Amino acid sequence: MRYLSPNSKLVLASHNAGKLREFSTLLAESGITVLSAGELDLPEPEETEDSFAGNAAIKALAAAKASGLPALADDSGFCVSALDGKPGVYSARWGGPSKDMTLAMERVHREMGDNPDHRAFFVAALCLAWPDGETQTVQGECHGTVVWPPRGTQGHGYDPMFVPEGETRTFAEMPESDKNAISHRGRALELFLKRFIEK
Ligand SMILES: O=c1nc[nH]c2c1ncn2[C@H]1C[C@H](O)[C@@H](COP(=O)(O)OP(=O)(O)OP(=O)(O)O)O1
Ligand SMILES: [Mg+2]
Repeated sequence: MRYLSPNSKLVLASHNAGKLREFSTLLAESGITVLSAGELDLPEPEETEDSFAGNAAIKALAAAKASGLPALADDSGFCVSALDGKPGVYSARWGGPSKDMTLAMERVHREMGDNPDHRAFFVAALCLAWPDGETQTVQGECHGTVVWPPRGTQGHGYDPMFVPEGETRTFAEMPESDKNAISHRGRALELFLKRFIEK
């Protein structure tokens, strides 16, 4: 286990604007200087693994090796019980080549049909990779239910069709701070800060 110093630079190996927004809020108080893969012009590697942790490692390692800095990647997805966990690691790909999330949500809705099981959860695997190839991973989940039609304009991805447990609002109807307090990404990042940052 290697620790990240709180005054070090960290590359966020993601090209997803919604994720990057949430990370910058969640890391704001840590003292860590965050650079994004986009601003460093890092390429987007192909996500060829069949697990969230595997794909997070591909993205984090590619960014760490290309930049010479520690890199943090997030591989996440939406797992619907009635669809045996799909779209899962294919969540982004269900939006087609243009990552159209309206299309992706419609496909989830269509494939669920009239199945009365509306349970679903989000998963985020966060991998911290070092330029020498070492990796360490944490994972967070957030469970809840699928709703249709989609509601709300905040957030990103599948947020408008997901109500977390104990809530009546979808993720897209909440201010970002409320989502971050209970989300898969918020939970994973809490573990990340607790376990991987030098005290
Ligand atoms: O909090 C979330 N709220 C709603 N939807 C979410 C969330 N978190 C992940 N998701 C969805 C978006 C995307 O369709 C897929 C992640 O795919 P994933 O490959 O990890 O990310 P991505 O391709 O959008 O960006 P990148 O790989 O550059 O980080 O799951
Ligand atoms: Mg991706």
